Amino acid sequence: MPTILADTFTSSLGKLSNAEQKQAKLSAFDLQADPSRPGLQMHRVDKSRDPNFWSLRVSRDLRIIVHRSGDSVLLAYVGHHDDAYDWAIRRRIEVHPTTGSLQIAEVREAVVELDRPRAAQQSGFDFDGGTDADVEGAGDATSGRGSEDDRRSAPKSAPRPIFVALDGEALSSVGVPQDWVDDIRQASEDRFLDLAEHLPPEAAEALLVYAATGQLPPAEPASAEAQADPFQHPDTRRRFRVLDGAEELAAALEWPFEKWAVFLHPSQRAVAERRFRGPARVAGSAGTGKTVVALHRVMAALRADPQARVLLTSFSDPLAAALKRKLKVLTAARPDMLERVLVAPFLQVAKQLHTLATGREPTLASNALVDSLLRRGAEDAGETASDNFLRSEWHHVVDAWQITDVETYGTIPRMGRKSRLSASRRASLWPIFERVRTELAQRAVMTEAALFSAVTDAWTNRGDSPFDHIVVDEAQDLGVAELRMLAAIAPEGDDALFFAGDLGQRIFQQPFSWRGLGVDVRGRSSTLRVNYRTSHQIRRAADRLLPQALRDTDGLEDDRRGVVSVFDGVEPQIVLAESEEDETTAVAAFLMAQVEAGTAPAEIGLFVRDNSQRPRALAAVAAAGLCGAETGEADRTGPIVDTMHLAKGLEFRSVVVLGCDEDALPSMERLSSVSDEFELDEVMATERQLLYVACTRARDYLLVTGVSPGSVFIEEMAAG
Ligand SMILES: Nc1ncnc2c1ncn2[C@@H]1O[C@H](COP(=O)(O)OP(=O)(O)OP(=O)(O)O)[C@@H](O)[C@H]1O
Repeated sequence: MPTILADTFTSSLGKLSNAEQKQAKLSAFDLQADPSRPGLQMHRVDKSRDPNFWSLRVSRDLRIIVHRSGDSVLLAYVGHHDDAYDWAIRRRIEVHPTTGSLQIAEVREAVVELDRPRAAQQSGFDFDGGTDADVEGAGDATSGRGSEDDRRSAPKSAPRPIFVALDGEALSSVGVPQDWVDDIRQASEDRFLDLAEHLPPEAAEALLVYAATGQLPPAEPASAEAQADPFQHPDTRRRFRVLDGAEELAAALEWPFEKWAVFLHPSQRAVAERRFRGPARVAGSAGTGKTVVALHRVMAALRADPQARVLLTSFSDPLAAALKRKLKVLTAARPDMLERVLVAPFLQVAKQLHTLATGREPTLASNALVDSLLRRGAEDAGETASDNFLRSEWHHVVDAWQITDVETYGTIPRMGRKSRLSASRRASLWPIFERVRTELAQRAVMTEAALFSAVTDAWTNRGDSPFDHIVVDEAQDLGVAELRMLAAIAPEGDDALFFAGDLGQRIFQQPFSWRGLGVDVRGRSSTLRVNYRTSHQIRRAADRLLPQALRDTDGLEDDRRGVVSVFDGVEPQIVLAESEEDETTAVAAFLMAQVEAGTAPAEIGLFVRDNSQRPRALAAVAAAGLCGAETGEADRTGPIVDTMHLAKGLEFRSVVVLGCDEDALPSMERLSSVSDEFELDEVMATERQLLYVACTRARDYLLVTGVSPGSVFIEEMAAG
């Protein structure tokens, strides 16, 4: 008899204590082994509108809610006695008559009945049943966010129904259950966010898109397979997984918090499983699950070919370490698969391949050495350009493109610049760069770009490739030399190169043409639009920092509109303080309120623009009676305090971005070094993107602070 796992079971399991989880899992395994075993105590949930709900006794107080129909057993929910029954009474599991997907639908009548005592205290029916308790009463006078009670009792502006133009058929086409149609047609925007929590996610997402854009997303026609079998429907597969045996069940329940490992959004699954005949990429704003797709693509490649060797790579050690941790979750049932994947940052890949090709380990030049050679060269040449200019020219042009002579120096376009450096300027600069190259060679050391180039040269036209598939995460921060290397080591054939990235989060590298390097993802690019990490409110505020559409150097447009979050929260808070001391007081008050409301200190991240502001963050942490830690610190119990550049790859329940002063963000040091309009645009874009990256690490709570008048970006965020 097949066992089916619902995502609601996984989420509810994750809310139990470790001991309870163990008991619940044992009962689930027993049930899977033999659902008709006499020892299993099962009772039909009589009060449920769905006759197929049964409760399975786990212990005196714990119950698993099982849905039995046909010859299958579906694990639907687990919880304490009353909670579990309450859950089953409110729901039914059925095939939606229009979409054909299998849904766990909330029964409107039951929701109203069960919520009546609570709703009676308020004016009219409040759709927020409060069962999920996702939004805690963390708002108080000190946090300044306004509590849930405040939100409920605040006078609402004249409610304007937002879905009246949609008839029952249109609502049904996106999966709205029949009994909710009237409520939705009458819902105002405010009320809809509460209401959405009661709808199947595909319906809530489609209506949120409609609320934001005035258009329902086009319904994907179900395949013949999905029409014949609701379990093949993409919307069914995002919440139910048919399990093959005890091992699969054990693996699926091992990490109940990691729901992404088992349940994918249809748009994620489509990209994770698609076959691409050339380089492909997945885009999407922060938190839309690009990394999750990258990881599932690795798994798809490993499954499809038992011999396949895969490279999963990104730009830093911490990112690679995080990818490896997640891949371990996915390979829990098949640890042997992990052995066929190299998970490493670009640089380590290059070092390994260089050693393989030459038999020698490369020695890298330090940044300090390069800087000192540049400075000395400039002094000797009587050059007056700033250190920043020389460093940027070396790093982004001469070294990145591995230019070896002044003629080639003239042919390399400095990306996006309206004007090139004049021939005479290049001629006067070239001896400085040439000297750096010579001195590095004399010392037998290489820059990172030189190492990438050496590997590129070694593998170009070699005819073999160390990997069958290459998957790159955070691809927006690939540099020229790195991309060249990846293209050179990629094999011929399908699914050779896959990139996950967001142009809006580019914070390290300058843009350049991928096509120019032979990596053309046009026609093989998909965009994810469901944000799993960040509440509606935080996402909306962060989105205001970036344009609605971004275009890369090859003209590929990244349309950022129509993104929805899967959960609702509280508005982010923005504080412009009179002084640094006042900022410290405000941040400390926020931290204390968070901890008091139940947020573990380790679930909080504080980010500043640069190290000089770190003491400000540490002062606030200390004033809140906490102890700050750095990214990557093992066994930390306190909040992370770090720079915004190190925020990538992290996520927290609560985030504070502080020190957003007028002269700190954008960075004055960077602004003062710009030499033309392009560089100015580039600095402004990447500084804005940096703030976007930091803010979008937050799941539920976000505080952004600075000393008045504050960063220009704060104004943009606040202008909602
Ligand atoms: N299908 C899913 N089900 C549940 N959670 C998911 C799903 N997909 C992604 N998530 C969760 O959403 C969060 C963001 O996912 P992920 O890191 O893959 O997004 P991203 O697009 O790579 O973000 P960023 O651009 O900020 O790096 C993670 O906590 C992840 O576990």
